[in-house]
Amino acid sequence: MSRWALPWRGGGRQFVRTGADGMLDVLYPVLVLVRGAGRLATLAKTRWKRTPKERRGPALFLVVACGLVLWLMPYGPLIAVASFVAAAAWYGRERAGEIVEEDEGPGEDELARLQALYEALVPYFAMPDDPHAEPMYAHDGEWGRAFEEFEFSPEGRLSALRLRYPAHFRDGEPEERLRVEQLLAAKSGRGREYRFAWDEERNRLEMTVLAPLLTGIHAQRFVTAPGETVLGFTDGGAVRRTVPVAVAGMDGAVDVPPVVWRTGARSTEPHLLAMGVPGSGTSTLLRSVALQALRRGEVLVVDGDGGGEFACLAARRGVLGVESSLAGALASFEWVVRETERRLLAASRARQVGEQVPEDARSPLWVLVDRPAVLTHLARAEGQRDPQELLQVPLRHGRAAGVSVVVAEQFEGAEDLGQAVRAYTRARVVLGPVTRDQARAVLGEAPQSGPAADTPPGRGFARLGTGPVLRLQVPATPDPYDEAAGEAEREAVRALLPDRPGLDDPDPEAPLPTA
Ligand SMILES: Nc1ncnc2c1ncn2[C@@H]1O[C@H](COP(=O)(O)OP(=O)(O)OP(=O)(O)O)[C@@H](O)[C@H]1O
Repeated sequence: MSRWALPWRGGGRQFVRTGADGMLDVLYPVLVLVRGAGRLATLAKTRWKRTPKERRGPALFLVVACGLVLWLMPYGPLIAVASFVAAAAWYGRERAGEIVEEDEGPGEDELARLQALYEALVPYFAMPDDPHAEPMYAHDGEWGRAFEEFEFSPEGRLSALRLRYPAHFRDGEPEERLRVEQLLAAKSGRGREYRFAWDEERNRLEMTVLAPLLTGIHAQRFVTAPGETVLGFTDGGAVRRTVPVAVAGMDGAVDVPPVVWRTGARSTEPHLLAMGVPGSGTSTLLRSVALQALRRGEVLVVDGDGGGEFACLAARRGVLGVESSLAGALASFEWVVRETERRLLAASRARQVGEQVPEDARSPLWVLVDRPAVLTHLARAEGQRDPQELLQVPLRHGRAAGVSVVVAEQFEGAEDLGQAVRAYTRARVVLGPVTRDQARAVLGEAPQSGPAADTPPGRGFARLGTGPVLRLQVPATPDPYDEAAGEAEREAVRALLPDRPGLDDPDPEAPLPTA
């Protein structure tokens, strides 16, 4: 029996399955339409929920008016039905899961978050004795009156928001803006970086959560043209270019958007000033610039801090000196002044006789100065000449002579920065957890994003001339003698260091390497 029963039962199941499949095939268009109609209904419900109460009346009136016009039009009802079927078919199609998720609307928890955020904004945007019957921001108001668009991350945190604000809000005043931005950032979740875009013409504020910048990029040979230096890496849409780089923990080269600083005769910002808080990575930035500069030019380092962070560069090919004493800094800068003048003279003579400027008068010369304020302070105490005075010549005339000056200083030494340094360093970098005011003081414009929490070393902003303020992550370029730094990063720096003539020369007795 059982031997017969099984084939019969199997055959029956097969028959039922085939029948059901056939039915499903026939009913498939209907199912799609039903599913689509359901999704359209959800969409309409969500839109309705999001529409502020005061706009619901006009919206309803518009819908009814359109319906009436369609009804009165020749073939109007037919067109309406056809459009509805087409829309239902489109929304009900397969793979529309994402659309459904997107349109499902906010859940209870998300609605509560939006309402809490709205209420927190009321003291900032509400006007006492507002004459409107239903003010945009009021203690008994709903978030739908002010929030136009929003997005939540899969973890349920707000990741984008566009809100309206009343015309009386003083959006032209940075302090007022900052208060609102700080509140939004705090309420939307700390530990993330936000970008705020104020549309003063339309009274709209857009907040977006920024993806963290890559921190795993270490020193390496970046793909750049002569005269280009990679200061670090920024957000995708902020610059038009990408460069392939090796990133720790990722296979193969990754294309990332760089902040490229151009120096040379045609550069409008031939000198750079980097400011930061202690430990923010300004010395690391100088080391990164030095390693790139040594590919095509010569470098002179003056380390006012005297911490020995540039010792790895001493006696390397292309390094003219690494000075950390006041006497050494003065002697070096005096040489730089003479060298700048020599180059200018050589270039001018060559041009007068219609010849090309000789190579030794235009090859890039980099003067990297870490913490000049310390040297200035020392010079004042010892009654000596301020070394920063000597920097005036390369800063003023360096562009035509192929001399670039890079200065790194901490905020506490800002007051001691010379006038020429302030005036001629048009490429600016600010690193570390700085306030918007500090960033604006350095960059000339406050960054659109902020306030950053848990700023990693080497993170900050860059601005080249009058260009936009860009977020910046400097590549990890540790001192190879710093045992606290990662071995891989130190090794990457070691690999880029030029040889030490006389010290690293191959042993003449050693056998020649085979091909
Ligand atoms: N871009 C970066 N990526 C990874 N680590 C960094 C980066 N920049 C700096 N660091 C690390 O942070 C620490 C401080 O860096 P650095 O010495 O450059 O800071 P600083 O601003 O010059 O401060 P200070 O003058 O007080 O030393 C070092 O351990 C360094 O390796």
